[in-house]
Amino acid sequence: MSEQSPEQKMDNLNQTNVSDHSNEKEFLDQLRHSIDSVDCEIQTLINNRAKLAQQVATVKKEHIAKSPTAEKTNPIFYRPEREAQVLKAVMARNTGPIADEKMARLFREIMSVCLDLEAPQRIAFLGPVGTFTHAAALKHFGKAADTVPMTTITDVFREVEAGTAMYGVVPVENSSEGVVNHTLDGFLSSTLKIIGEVELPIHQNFLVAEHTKLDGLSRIYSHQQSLAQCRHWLDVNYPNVERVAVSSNGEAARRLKNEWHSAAIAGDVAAAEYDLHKLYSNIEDNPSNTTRFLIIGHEAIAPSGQDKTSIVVSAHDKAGALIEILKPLSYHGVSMTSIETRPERPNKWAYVFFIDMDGHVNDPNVSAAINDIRPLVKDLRVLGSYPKAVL
Ligand SMILES: C=C(O[C@@H]1C=C(C(=O)O)C=C[C@H]1O)C(=O)O
Repeated sequence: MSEQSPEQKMDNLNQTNVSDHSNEKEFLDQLRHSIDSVDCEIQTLINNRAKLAQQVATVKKEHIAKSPTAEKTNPIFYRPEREAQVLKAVMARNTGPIADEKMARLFREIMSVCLDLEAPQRIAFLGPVGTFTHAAALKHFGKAADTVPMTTITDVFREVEAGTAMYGVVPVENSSEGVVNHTLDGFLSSTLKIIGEVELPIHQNFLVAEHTKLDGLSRIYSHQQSLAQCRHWLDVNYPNVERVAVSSNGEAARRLKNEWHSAAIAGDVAAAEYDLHKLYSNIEDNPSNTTRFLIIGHEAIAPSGQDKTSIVVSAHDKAGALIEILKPLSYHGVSMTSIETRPERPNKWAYVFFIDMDGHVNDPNVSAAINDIRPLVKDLRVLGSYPKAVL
């Protein structure tokens, strides 16, 4: 008899009904045997994929070696536009029963280990460990990346500028709290580019440690913003327990180690990092609360097919300046997705605008709009074109 294909084997099993088997254990054994053989195939295929990624790495290294000496730099292994395309293709061809996004997350991790084989990636993020920025870094780069906590947003910029970290992850806006000024200001004193974005739904957990005495709770730690996001839930469930604001959710989780009478509010990464128990999940008052993070780096990113471009412009101090800046976008049919204003320091009463638009700077309409804005402003810098968040 000829060897059956994996699809035929699956069909046979799916057609078998539990009730056909007088012996349930026998059927379970058979299913587990089939799972084992599928696992073998998956493992071989993942290793085949990893070998291909290693070959890609060799080509990248050879390309640099062949280029004229003046252009010799370290090869760039991480390709965000390609990763975005891979993840979108996974979701587009997915037929289930695994949900599109869950399948893409599995591939996210496979790509993360493939990239790590090509070259380990050191990623600086606004720490400490267990914060939502840490979760964003892992969501974007996968768990094989070497994520390194930094104390401030400025430190993340510095670490990437110095080349100690290849990329950085910083929060830029929260759907209920607004923009993170430190991050926008970071771009005014840095030449780093935006090379990607991550969106993270903010889900808060009520965390306790194994040694916590639940009937003796006297303190709930969290970052001030997280306490605010769970205010209603806390008023209903723990109206008489003191709420203590600390520097981050990660720090809140860390404190439970030595205290039996305290609980913390933090996300999943903090729970896992400090081995805490989620007594209640999703306790945030607004379940659609989302934070957006930016990935910063040195390189310009090629188009992925679904991109965003961010620019910063320094406007002339005159009436109607902003209207003039926005006209070329509408003229060239470029859709603006956000605009933020920041003071242009050290000049008093002068402002810069951070503008995000749909499209890549290589798209003719985007580049035409930017070229038309240039003569209207004191200064214009393209912060980067990068793939829109996929997951
Ligand atoms: C394999 C490559 O290198 C990296 C790994 C990728 C992958 O595992 O699919 C994709 C893009 C790069 O971040 C590549 O450039 O294609």
